[in-house]
Amino acid sequence: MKEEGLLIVLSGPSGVGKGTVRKEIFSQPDINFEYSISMTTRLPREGEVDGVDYFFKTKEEFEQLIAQDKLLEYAEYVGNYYGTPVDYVKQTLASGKDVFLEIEVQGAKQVREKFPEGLFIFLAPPSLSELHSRIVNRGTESDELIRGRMEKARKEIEMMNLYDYVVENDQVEHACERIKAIVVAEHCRLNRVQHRYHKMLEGE
Ligand SMILES: Nc1ncnc2c1ncn2[C@@H]1O[C@H](COP(=O)(O)OP(=O)(O)OP(=O)(O)O)[C@@H](O)[C@H]1O
Ligand SMILES: Nc1nc2c(ncn2[C@@H]2O[C@H](COP(=O)(O)O)[C@@H](O)[C@H]2O)c(=O)[nH]1
Repeated sequence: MKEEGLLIVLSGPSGVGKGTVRKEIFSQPDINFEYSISMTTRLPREGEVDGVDYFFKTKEEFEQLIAQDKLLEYAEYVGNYYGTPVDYVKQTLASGKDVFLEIEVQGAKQVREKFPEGLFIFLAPPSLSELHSRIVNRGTESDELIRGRMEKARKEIEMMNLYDYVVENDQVEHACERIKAIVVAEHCRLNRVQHRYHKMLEGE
């Protein structure tokens, strides 16, 4: 029997460094999980490429995807829709590969309901003032959007206890190493459980 891949969900407030940490993880040669590219109605930022950073959609296209049940989860986040393509995730997991989602907190909550066996990691900032500096210094949002994202961040941080692990993003390299170690440990745990069940079934 082919084992399903592991669904890894990295979430946390805007500006904490999810994208930076994810890109660093995927730039490493020993990584063998697949990144699920999200759909969004947000306009591309400078340098962002359709089909690489996101699949950029109109509001009408996105609402059609919702109506057709094509999204594993979706959320309206500070004025735009974001969502995860369900077929890609299910097919990739079924092929035995791990899938990595980098999504905001409402979406992670929906995934938890559908995939309780997934691995949920909350990326936390060293402090709220550091989080604010990171969003401001990124220079991609207006003052109004930054205020909206910071307000959301306070509520999102309160939800960190719903996750399996909290990883502080003090330094990108340290956060990446911690996340990789958590994934390895989770695989070891799953292998032990699966091994026990296989033995049990063989004995039947
Ligand atoms: N450990 C870190 N130390 C200092 N700066 C960091 C760190 N991690 C990320 N940053 C910087 O913080 C800013 C926000 O990072 P990033 O865009 O990756 O956050 P994000 O959580 O993906 O945000 P969003 O949810 O809005 O997409 C970037 O300018 C990035 O370079
Ligand atoms: N619920 C989902 N959230 C997602 C998805 N893809 C990205 N995101 C999160 O949205 C915010 C804003 O992203 P930005 O690119 O505009 O800065 C951020 O927290 C992303 O992690 C998704 O498919 N579903």
